[in-house]
Amino acid sequence: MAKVAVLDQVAGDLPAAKECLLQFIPLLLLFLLPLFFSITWPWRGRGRKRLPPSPPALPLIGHAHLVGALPHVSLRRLAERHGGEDGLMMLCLGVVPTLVASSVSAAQAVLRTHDLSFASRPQSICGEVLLYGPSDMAMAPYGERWRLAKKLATTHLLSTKKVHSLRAAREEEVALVIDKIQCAAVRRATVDMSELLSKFTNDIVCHAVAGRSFRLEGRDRVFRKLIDDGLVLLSGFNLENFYPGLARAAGGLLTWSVRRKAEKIRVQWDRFLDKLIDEHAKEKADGCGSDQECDFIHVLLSVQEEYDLSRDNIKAILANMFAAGTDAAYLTIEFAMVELMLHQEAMAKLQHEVRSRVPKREKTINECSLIGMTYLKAVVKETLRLHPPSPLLLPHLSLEDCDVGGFQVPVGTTVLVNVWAIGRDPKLWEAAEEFIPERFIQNEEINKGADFRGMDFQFLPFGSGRRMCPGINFALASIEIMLANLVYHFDWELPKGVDKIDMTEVFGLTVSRKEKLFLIPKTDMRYGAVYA
Ligand code: HEM
Repeated sequence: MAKVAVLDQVAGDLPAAKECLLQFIPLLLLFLLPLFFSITWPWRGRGRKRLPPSPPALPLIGHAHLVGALPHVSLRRLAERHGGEDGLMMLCLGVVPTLVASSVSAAQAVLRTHDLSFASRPQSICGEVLLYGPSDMAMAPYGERWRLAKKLATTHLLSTKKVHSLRAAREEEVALVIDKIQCAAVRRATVDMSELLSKFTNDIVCHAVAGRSFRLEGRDRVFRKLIDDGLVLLSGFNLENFYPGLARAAGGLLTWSVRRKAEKIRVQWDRFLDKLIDEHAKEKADGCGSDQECDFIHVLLSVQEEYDLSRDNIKAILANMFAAGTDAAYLTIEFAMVELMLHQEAMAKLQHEVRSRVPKREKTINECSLIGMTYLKAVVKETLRLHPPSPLLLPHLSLEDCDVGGFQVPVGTTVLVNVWAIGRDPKLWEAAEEFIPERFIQNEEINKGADFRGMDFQFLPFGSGRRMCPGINFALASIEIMLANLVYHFDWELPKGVDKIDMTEVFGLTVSRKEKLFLIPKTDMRYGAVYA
């Protein structure tokens, strides 16, 4: 299987090329073995300086064969068996030295104590092609360009003030979703919640970025596919990530298929983003309002000189916003609904909180009503503890040799922080595998002791430190308003004949459930009757 998957990457869709490569594999191995030892030799030499503990490795492959289809799960298992007591473990994935941090102290060492040393990102061909250099925020190496992009995002695009100014757009999109569900409820139809929620978060992002939803132009499907295809290429565990030097050798011959796919997507992105930027540049000539009233493209054009942004820089930042803004938020709402369906007492408690605080027959709950909804916030936190959308964060990269807890971590080491494992560590959390939102509530208030804003290293769904997610407020605003409306207006049932929800996961840049979530909405006449 692994051989076929790697061949697929190398040879793409050409059967003849695959056949040819199969014949050359023994020859290739003969060539690769000395290369492998020469590449990994410096790293092994440094082993004398006490690297973090590792499982036994195979030549050429290192520990890559130990990482399964769900890396966060297999890395937890490996760390339990082979990692140090302090939660540090060193792997060699292909030829790439990889530090895995699976405890509070290890996460703190990497993301706080040595934040600057680990503030970069590993580079990839797909990142280079799809993210213009990369000159974006999420995948760009640490440096001045990244610093400026992050400052721009936190002060202009994703600030609390800006997120607040997008309130009307969020409420408008929520009303559309509730309308759709209401139509299904009248027909007693089953709703594809995965599709509905992913469109919702995508429409919110499009509204924020471009001032409108592409649904209105019928372009939302094409656009969504573009994002999905790009994310598949960018998501981590593949041939190029395990053998980066080799992938670039011989003029990138071995990765030409992946590069070709990335370039095809990039052409479509270019066409799409250039059109949007051109339209906005024209509108700008007519005068757009202040920062707070404008969509992200207008804001980027207005600070273009101040931040020395090329058109490619703007496109890279926009690509980040579209991609990062859609998936994680939608997955959180979906996982929250799944957990609430599996824990009906929690669903009843949430419905009671929302329905008792909002006047009956409200068309949509607005954001002011969410203030003081402690249980709602606890449900969102508990969902993010059990199902962080990026269970290993995004990979970090060490910029220099670094001493972490008495171990030597060499420059150029990829770093994965297993926040999924930390969030389920029974030493840190009582009944760690159970969905118990109450754990975040103390004296009827949301427990400040376990916050997810990067200060509490046992709970890091958004990361911490320099590379932390800048989109927290943006994401929470969409998640909370949508979830509150879903449980206020409707009671929910599983489709007839379905008595359980499949929790099998799929790993990519984010982790999602393999199966879609289908639910049947029922209008509670006391609350949702306004539509009936
Ligand atoms: C529930 C929703 C979300 C979760 C759980 C989440 C989580 C994360 C995580 C774990 C990282 C990587 C942190 C690291 O590597 O240390 C990240 C980075 C990032 N996120 Fe989010 N995110 C969410 C929503 C958003 C939204 C809505 C946006 C923008 C609209 C966004 C934009 C970004 C960007 C630009 C980065 C890269 C930051 C950097 O490398 O400096 N995220 N996010």
